[in-house]
Amino acid sequence: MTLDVNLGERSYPIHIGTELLNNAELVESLVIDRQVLIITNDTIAPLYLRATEKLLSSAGTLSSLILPDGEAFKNLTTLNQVFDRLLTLGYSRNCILVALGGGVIGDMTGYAAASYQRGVDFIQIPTTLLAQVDSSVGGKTGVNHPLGKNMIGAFHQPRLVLADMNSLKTLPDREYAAGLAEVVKYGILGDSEFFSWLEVNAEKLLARDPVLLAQAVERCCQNKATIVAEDEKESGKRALLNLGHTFGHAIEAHMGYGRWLHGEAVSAGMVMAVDLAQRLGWLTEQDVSRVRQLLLVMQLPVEGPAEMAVDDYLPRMAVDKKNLDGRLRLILPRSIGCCEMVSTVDHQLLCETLRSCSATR
Ligand SMILES: NC(=O)c1ccc[n+]([C@@H]2O[C@H](COP(=O)([O-])OP(=O)(O)OC[C@H]3O[C@@H](n4cnc5c(N)ncnc54)[C@H](O)[C@@H]3O)[C@@H](O)[C@H]2O)c1
Ligand SMILES: O=C(O)C(=O)C[C@@H](O)[C@H](O)[C@H](O)COP(=O)(O)O
Ligand SMILES: [Zn+2]
Repeated sequence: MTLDVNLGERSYPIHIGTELLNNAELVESLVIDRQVLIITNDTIAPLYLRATEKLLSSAGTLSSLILPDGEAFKNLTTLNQVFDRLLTLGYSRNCILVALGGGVIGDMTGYAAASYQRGVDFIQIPTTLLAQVDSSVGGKTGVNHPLGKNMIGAFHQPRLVLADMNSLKTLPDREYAAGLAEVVKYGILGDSEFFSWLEVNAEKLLARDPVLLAQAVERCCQNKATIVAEDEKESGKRALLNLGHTFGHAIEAHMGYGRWLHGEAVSAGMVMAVDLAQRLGWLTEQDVSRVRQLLLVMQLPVEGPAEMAVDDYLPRMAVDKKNLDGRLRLILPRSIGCCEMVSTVDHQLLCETLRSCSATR
C-alpha cells in the first residue's frame, strides 16, 4: 500500500509492502540517469546492498558507501566520510542519496542530503521496524553530539520512502522490540483505539505475525504522516511524537550512545511520562499499569538504568530541543491516546518520578 505525506511541493509517497526491493518501477523516475550514492553500514550491506543496487540500476552513476554500524558512529566524523565520498566522486547538486538501513543511517544520510551543496534529494529505504514506523518519515535528520542527542541536524524531507517488510525478517530480536516502543508511542500520544489493539495483539506482534505487523506499520505511518503534514517543523502538534524522548535521550546520552537502544530508552521514558502524569492526577493507576504491562509483554524496559540518579537526568533534560527559554517542556498524557505539551513541570514531582522509575542499584 502507498500512503502520502502531504506537504505541497515537498509531498512524497511511503510505499509499504513485501518484495518492494525488487520493484524498480517504484524508484525509476527518481533515479534515472542521475548520480546515485547508496549509504549503508557493514551489517546491512551483506544482506541488502546487492538487491538495492539492482533496484537502482537505472541510475546514471551508482556508487555505495559502507559506514561502520552503530549509534556511536552517528556523529559529524562519520558524516564527513559521506561528504568526502561525494566530492571524490564528483557528485553534483542533482545527485540523489539513498539511505539503506535503520534510523542511524537514515538520519545521517538525510542530514548529508540536507547539507551537501546546500541540499540534494534523498530516498529512505528503512530496514528496521523503528525506521519503517518512524524515522524514515517526516524529515528529521541529524547526528548526535556528546552533550545531546540529535543536536546537530535539519528538517529535510525524503523524496520517497520504500519500506520492504521482508527486510524485517533478518532483524535481531532486541532491535525489533526497540521498534515496538515507537509503535506503542503512537497509541499513547493520540490513538487510544490503536493502543487497545496493541494490547490484544502484543504477543503475536512480538512473534512478528506478518499480517498484524503490516497493519501496525501502516497505522503508525498514517499517524505520523498526518501529524507531519499538519506541523512539519514542530511548532505544535509534532512535539507529541517526542513522548518519552526527553527522558529517553537523557538515558542514551548519559549511558553512552548505543548502550541503550533508542527504542529501549524511549520505552523507559514513556513509563516516566505516564508516572508523572499519574502524580499530576491526570492518569489513573490502571492507565499506568496498562502502559507498563504492554511494554513488558513487548520485552521492553519499564525503568531507567540503575546507574542513573536524578542528578544525572536533570542536566541532560535541560538541553532538550523542546525546551523554551531555559524552561523544561515535557509531553505528558491526559489519558491514553491524548497527550499535551506541559511547560510548568513541578520539580518535586519530576524528581519523584525519576527516583521511582529507576532500577534500584
Ligand atoms: N528521524 C526521526 O524521526 C527518528 C525517529 C526515531 C528514531 N530516530 C533515530 O533512529 C535511530 C535508531 O534507529 P534504529 O532503531 O533503526 O537503529 P539502527 O539504525 O542502529 O539499526 C539497528 C541495528 O539493526 C541493524 N539492522 C538494520 N536493518 C537490519 C536488518 N534488516 N537486518 C539485520 N540487521 C539490521 C543495524 O545495522 C543496527 O545494528 C536513533 O539514532 C534515533 O535517534 C530518528
Ligand atoms: O518525528 C518526530 O518529530 C519525532 O520526534 C520522532 C522521534 O521518535 C525521533 O526519535 C526523533 O528523532 C526525536 O527528535 P528530536 O527532535 O527530539 O531529536
Ligand atoms: Zn524516537
